[in-house]
Amino acid sequence: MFRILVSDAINEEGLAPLRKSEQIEIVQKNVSEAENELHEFDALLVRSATKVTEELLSKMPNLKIIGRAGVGVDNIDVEAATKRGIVVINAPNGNTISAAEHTFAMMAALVRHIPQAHISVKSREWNRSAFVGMELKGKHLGIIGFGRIGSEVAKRARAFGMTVHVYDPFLTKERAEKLGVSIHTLDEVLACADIITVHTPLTKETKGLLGEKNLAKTKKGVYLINCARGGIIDEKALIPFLQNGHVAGVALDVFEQEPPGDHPLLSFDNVIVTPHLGASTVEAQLNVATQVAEEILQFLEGKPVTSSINLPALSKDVYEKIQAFYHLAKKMGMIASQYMNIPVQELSVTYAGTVADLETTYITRSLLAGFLRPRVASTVNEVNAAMIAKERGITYGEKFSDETHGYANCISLTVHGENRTFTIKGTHIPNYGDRIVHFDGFTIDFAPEGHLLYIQHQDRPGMIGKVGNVLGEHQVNIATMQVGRQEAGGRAIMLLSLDKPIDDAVMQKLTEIEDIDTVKRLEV
Ligand SMILES: NC(=O)C1=CN([C@@H]2O[C@H](COP(=O)(O)OP(=O)(O)OC[C@H]3O[C@@H](n4cnc5c(N)ncnc54)[C@H](O)[C@@H]3O)[C@@H](O)[C@H]2O)C=CC1
Ligand SMILES: O=C(O)CCC(=O)C(=O)O
Repeated sequence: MFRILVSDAINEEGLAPLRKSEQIEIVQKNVSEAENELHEFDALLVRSATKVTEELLSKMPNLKIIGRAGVGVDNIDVEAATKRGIVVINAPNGNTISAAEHTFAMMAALVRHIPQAHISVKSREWNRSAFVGMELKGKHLGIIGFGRIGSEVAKRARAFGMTVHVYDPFLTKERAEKLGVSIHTLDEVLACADIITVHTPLTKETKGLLGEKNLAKTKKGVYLINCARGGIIDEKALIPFLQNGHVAGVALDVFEQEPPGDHPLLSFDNVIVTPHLGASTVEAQLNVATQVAEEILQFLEGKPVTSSINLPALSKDVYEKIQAFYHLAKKMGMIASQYMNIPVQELSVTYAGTVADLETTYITRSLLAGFLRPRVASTVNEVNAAMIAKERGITYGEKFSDETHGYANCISLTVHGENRTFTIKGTHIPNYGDRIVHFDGFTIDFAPEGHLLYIQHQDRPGMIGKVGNVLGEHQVNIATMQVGRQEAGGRAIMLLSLDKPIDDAVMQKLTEIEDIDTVKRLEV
């Protein structure tokens, strides 16, 4: 008999798959009401209200699976759950349509001033001339982030007669063509769009993406929408653009702080807002509850789950054999993804030496998860990496070879982009650690750890000193440095590991050094 604690308001119809099983008892109580029986539960089913903290997990020693009836798992300490071997699952597609429809509702409300007109009529006014709007037909819609929700918004925009312009650095030409949209640079989208809507995850790259500099590149009279995550549009930077009329109006479903309290943006008549309602429909809530209930049932019956967002349940024995390569492969994937920050169609992994005899499927999935991690909104791991790669049109394959380059084992990854191919090779040396031994045509030897800095330059005397000076002037300590070159006086590279990440100003200074061609930050 399995006991499931349902601690938030989950759609009752969605629980049907679990109720049908005679092996399952459902208890509907919040965590404090269930305080004395927490240790008995095998599964926990939540929405966003229950905070699944390390402390709560420590009181649930029998817990095997946590189901989030929704997409975002911000309320779950996934790392703590993973450490405890608890599988965390969610419902990645269940609210896509609702979020896309909400975005569209916000767009229509924004350009036709519906919330403002509603308040006016309710105040017993009849002021038709104050609310003259704009048609959507014939307008240019800029979509930043073209994943599940962005692509659904595009379909609806086309039905309204809008022209859609997409910016998504990870979108391949093939997928864009399939979805009937054209890919543009961010600057092109900013310059041509009458309305801009953002649908990216909140990452280091997208935080403040629409900040002062990029807002200044938008058309005068532009409308902006954020139904993704607070902070993608910089709230503070937006204020002067609303004050001087450059931005005609803004629709926000999400905020940097939720609830936003007495935020200055709320005083603008042309800023319309909803309290994070993107997924709040009967259908989305039924979808996400059903999806998660079915997955929990599968899991408790000992079958594999398809939407787990943390580690797969590997046997201890297999895990012990593969874990060193599992971590090396993940780091190689992360480095390759950041280095090749362009659309990619194919990853090809080759195993040689001792690693070739192990369960390479798990290692490849780990590499794939590392590769996708800098590119997708939801948490990606070995369980869901293959599914996400397929969704993004990225294929991957494994090969085996005898070529170990003199090491006991060697993993080689070749990434095929639109006009470019990149190869990285790594090895794991017991009692020494992971080493990258080949990088984009160069033989090299560095540990894939922490804040890495890649510099490609011409092989000239004094280059190391010049780089060292810039970093020193900015109080950045170099932990290790490796250099490689193809021939004296030719193309050369440096790979440095730094004690702290460097900011854009330091990157700019490094780029300005004569004979330096490329500078890239690589975080592992
Ligand atoms: N308001 C609400 O209630 C809801 C909000 N969301 C949020 O909506 C957002 C999008 O969700 P999905 O479409 O499901 O995610 P997704 O992972 O399917 O799509 C995200 C897209 O953003 C792109 N991207 C990543 N970094 C980028 C960058 N620097 N510049 C431009 N594009 C970039 C990715 O390539 C990907 O195509 C997420 O932030 C999610 O949390 C999701 C559901 C409901
Ligand atoms: O569950 C909700 O209502 C929030 C949905 C959301 O923002 C997400 O899934 O990322």
